[in-house]
Amino acid sequence: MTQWSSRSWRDKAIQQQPQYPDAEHLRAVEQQLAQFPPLVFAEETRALQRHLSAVSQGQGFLLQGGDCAESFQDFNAPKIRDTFKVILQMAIVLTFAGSCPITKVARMAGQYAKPRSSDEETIDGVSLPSYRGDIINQADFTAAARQPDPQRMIQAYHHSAATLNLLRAFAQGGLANLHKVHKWNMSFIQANPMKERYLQIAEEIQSALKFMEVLGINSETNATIHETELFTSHEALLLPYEQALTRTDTLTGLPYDCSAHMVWIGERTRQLDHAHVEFMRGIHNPIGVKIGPTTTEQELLQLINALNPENISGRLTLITRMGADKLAENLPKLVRTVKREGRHVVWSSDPMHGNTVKADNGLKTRSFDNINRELSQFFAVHEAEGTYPGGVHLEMTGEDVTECTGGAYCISEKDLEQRYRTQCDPRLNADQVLELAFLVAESLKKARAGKG
Ligand SMILES: O=C[C@H](O)[C@H](O)COP(=O)(O)O
Ligand SMILES: C=C(OP(=O)(O)O)C(=O)O
Ligand SMILES: [Mn+2]
Repeated sequence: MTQWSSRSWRDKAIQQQPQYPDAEHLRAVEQQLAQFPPLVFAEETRALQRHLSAVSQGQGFLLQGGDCAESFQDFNAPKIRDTFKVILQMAIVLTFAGSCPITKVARMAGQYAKPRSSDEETIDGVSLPSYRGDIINQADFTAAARQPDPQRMIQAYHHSAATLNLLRAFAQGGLANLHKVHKWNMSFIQANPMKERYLQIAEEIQSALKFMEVLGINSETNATIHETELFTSHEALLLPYEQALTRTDTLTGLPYDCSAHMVWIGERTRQLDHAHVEFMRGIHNPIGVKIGPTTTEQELLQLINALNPENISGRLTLITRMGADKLAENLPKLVRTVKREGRHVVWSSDPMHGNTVKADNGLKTRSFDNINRELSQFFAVHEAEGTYPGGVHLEMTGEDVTECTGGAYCISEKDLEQRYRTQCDPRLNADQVLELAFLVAESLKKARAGKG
């Protein structure tokens, strides 16, 4: 294998990159970014890796979620706060059900680059380059907006820094106080056939909090009640940006991609001998890789060997995204192979990307039932194979959007147009994702029965 450097990916074939019209401008931006302070500290990413190591051994659960694509325009405190809050609410439900720590990783503060199925979009006979995320171009359907502009990397850096700053403030400054988070958004319950079950769990959590209060464990005496730990993540797609934020850690002398705590490789860019695998193999962050329905056992083992040759526990999360109709058939052989070879991984389920369909009105959507079905099958496969279902990876928002169909309020395809705001893929709204958290909690409880 050739020597790794933060720029060795440049000698490989690469997918899903923009064609910047001005190479000089690109170089100037890369140089500028390389001088900027890192967004995260390497020691934080090592803390996340320790949590993920525990998860891979069945001692925790990973909750990863956020927008499909963050947006420069839709950049404000309430939006960040609402997604933060709903992630926390889900984490409480899962902690309680699983009696285990939940590692929270947001798709926030850097989730700006999008791989696309097609390089071009055609509307009424006019073809323009596809929108590839705000770090690359703009979503508006005009030639000027779709032109990739390297300057947007600088904007993405500043937006990420400000988002991360607010997330850190929320996590440590009191918004994460368990007693406050517990003021539930329970509106989804009213219309739900499982209302009684949900209310029972909510009440149990309430009494556990009261019990702790009586013992003197409250937010003044105990930091874990007052504060939380939230990590950030995004797809490491735009490699000039990721390279520029890759720094040598002064404590260990090792390279870390300091654009986020965790980064992952998408389904479309995980070719073994291509640039993204090359870049990711050399950074020391915990990393993820998306695993689609056509992945073979051999392909998966080669990826694991390339990305985690030393079999470090917590280093690699395999995020399966196969589709509700394909997972039961395609996942078992992969799980068996990884188990047989004794490779340490976190198995996480992304039930979103294999279940995208086009509604009659042309909008991309996903049904709550298919999302839930893929998740149930994910848990069932791991139960059958004697392996551990370690996490979920969701596209979600704290906002009241209408992008995915179904859920307690039975959002129909007709309803989608009411509040369809996503920059790219359809997200679960706050009600839908909390409802899903309760369903995942039931499966997690079963999977963890007997574990300490
Ligand atoms: O978020 C993931 C991808 O960018 C997205 O699913 C691609 O969507 P497309 O098929 O509309 O290009
Ligand atoms: C692009 C994404 O997913 P995938 O690579 O699995 O299609 C994503 O997570 O937004
Ligand atoms: Mn997506």
